[in-house]
Amino acid sequence: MKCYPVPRENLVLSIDNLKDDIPEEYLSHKECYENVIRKGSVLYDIFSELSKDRKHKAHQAPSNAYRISDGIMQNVNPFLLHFALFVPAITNQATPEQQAEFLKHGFGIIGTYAQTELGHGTFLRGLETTATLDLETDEFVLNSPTLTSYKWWPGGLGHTANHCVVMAQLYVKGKCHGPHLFFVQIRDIETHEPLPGLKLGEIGAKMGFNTADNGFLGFHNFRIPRNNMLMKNSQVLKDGTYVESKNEKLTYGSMVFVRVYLLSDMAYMLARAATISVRYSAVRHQSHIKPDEPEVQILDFVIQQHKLFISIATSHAFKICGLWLWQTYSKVMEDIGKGSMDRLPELHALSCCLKTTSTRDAGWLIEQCRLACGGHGYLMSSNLPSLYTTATAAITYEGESTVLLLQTARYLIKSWKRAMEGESLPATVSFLSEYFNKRYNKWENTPKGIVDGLKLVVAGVTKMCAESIQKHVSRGQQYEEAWNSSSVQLIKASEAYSRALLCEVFWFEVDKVSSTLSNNLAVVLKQLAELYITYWALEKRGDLLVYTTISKDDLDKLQERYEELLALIRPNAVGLVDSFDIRDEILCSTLGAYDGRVYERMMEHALKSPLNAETVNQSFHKYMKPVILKHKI
Ligand SMILES: CCCCCCCCCC/C=C\CCCC(=O)SCCNC(=O)CCNC(=O)[C@H](O)C(C)(C)COP(=O)(O)OP(=O)(O)OC[C@H]1O[C@@H](n2cnc3c(N)ncnc32)[C@H](O)[C@@H]1OP(=O)(O)O
Ligand SMILES: Cc1cc2nc3c(=O)[nH]c(=O)nc-3n(C[C@H](O)[C@H](O)[C@H](O)COP(=O)(O)OP(=O)(O)OC[C@H]3O[C@@H](n4cnc5c(N)ncnc54)[C@H](O)[C@@H]3O)c2cc1C
Repeated sequence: MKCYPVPRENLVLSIDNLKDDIPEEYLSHKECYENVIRKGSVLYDIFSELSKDRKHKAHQAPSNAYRISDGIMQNVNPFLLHFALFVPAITNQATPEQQAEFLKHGFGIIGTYAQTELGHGTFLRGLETTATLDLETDEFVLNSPTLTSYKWWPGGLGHTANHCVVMAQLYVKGKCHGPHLFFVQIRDIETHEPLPGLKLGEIGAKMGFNTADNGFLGFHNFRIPRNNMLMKNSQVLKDGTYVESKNEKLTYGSMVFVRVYLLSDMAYMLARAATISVRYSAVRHQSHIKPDEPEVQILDFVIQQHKLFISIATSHAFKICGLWLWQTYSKVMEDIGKGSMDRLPELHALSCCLKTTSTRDAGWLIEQCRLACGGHGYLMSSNLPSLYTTATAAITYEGESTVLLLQTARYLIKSWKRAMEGESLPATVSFLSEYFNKRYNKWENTPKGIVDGLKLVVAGVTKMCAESIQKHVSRGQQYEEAWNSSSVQLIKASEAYSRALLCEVFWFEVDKVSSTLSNNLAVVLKQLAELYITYWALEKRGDLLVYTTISKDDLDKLQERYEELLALIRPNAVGLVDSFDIRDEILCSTLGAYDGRVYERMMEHALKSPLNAETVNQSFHKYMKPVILKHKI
């Protein structure tokens, strides 16, 4: 058995079998998949060794091993769901005995997480796949009663995975107990053929993520042992007794894990886009600033700095907030292990809004980085289009953004009501009590003043939502209808909450560690944090004018400070993206390579196009020539 020491980038990147002779964009849909399986199998082997070394635990802080594959695959790794959801679901939701049983083959099995169906992705209580207990045979019988009940979207499900964790409605003695998770083998380990009673396949080409092998799965009287229900939180005993969970939402726990992870993931996606676009903007000379001087680096245009420096700052914001959220997640998981669920609603609310904001921001900021590179940003060889389609998928998967923001809004409204009743609130929402009791300060043009102002916006909008719901109820609507009628404002409250959290955590975490850093590093990090906070104060000036005592003069001074910060960061911009330390082989970009040989790399890449293998393509003689000659005057 090959034995890999803990992979270093050099080791992994030196493996010939991981290099592409032909750029992926020139392969067919099928060749693309086969190519990533080739590379993914090498990495799977390495990561399997790595995971054994690290005694893989469910709650593993974001690791860099995953980043290496991110670069080498260039597209999505079809084995990703095995590590991202399949193994964490088992270690998070199965008993220790079940974990030993289900994972006894170690990395000899490849899994995915099959929850979404053709007809339902968001509303999990509406999932149609059924798991019905057969008392006589001590088995569950899985069925897909309708076309819309087919599992649809799970990554790796089409042709890669041989096992999955399936979410299905649990039926015992005719009673439905809601969605539960089940460990299911779907393919023969040796032959990889689908097991009898299953219909399996891939769902077809997508906007991106085209190597993720997202698939469909239908069950027809498919039997699994009763013990294959993940029974850490709820159980079905041999006699059919159902033992319910202390909190039915623990079944949704695997999604919280990935939502928390995604903040760090988006930090990394943005770091790549910022590296590419800032380095390119330092190489690209275009137009003049002073008419009598040579063409300038486009990075000297202040508007170019405005487009790009927010991405550098945001990547750091997501990295720092991602670690803060990870610590919160780990603490809550520890509490749950000790039987306390108190902070689960707070963790759910935080993970929902921060996952949404980080994925949405990564999307539009990567697009802004692409547009800032002009036409060359539109080339696949820049890698910006792929970064965009990969990042924006996350706005939808792992919880569609609107739906998750409404979950956070639910928590804000509940917290507001508790504040009105004089209850003490968790630190992450205690500002609601301050606001309710009119304990807040006049506007200050400082980072702390801005953070306090953004919190006032959250409190003001939340109060407005609560009053809107109350108004609709008093006019005769049911609460749920009144909620729906107020949902535009509820989304605004969650968005504002998420922004205030990001600004607060970023600023205070940087402030907290700055004394431990070299003066230069502390200065630059604080400039990035202040740039981030000031950028969003200016973006949200309307809300600040409504809910705080900020003046027009304050806003003018903030605009001036923002432009000062752009000028201060400009000399360090290239150094800042270099400090993301993303190697060319992982950056995969003709525009962002460390040596700055943009034009030579663009030409080298263009010549790899199969169309350039000959000077005249056969279609000329086959199709064009007859038409041209026919119409030649
Ligand atoms: C090596 C590691 C690598 C890691 C790599 C990271 C990157 C990975 C990339 C992977 C790529 C793709 C993977 C994509 C995978 C998927 O997409 S899996 C499918 C994702 N699907 C969803 O997220 C579904 C979203 N829908 C839901 O979660 C629920 O339907 C919803 C919460 C919207 C509603 O659930 P209901 O049961 O209807 O609940 P409500 O009636 O609304 O009540 C809400 C109350 O329940 C509490 N709640 C809800 N969810 C949770 C939760 N997850 N945890 C805890 N509590 C929860 C909520 O607080 C409310 O409580 P209250 O009643 O107010 O007290
Ligand atoms: C690239 C990719 C990979 C994926 N991988 C997996 C995977 O590995 N495993 C898996 O199980 N799933 C996976 N999914 C599926 C994903 O989790 C779902 O697409 C997602 O949960 C959204 O559900 P949906 O597609 O049914 O959209 P819907 O929920 O139907 O949303 C459609 C629209 O309806 C709105 N809407 C829905 N409910 C409400 C509401 N209550 N209030 C207001 N508006 C509402 C939404 O905001 C949205 O605008 C993946 C999806 C993608 C794109």
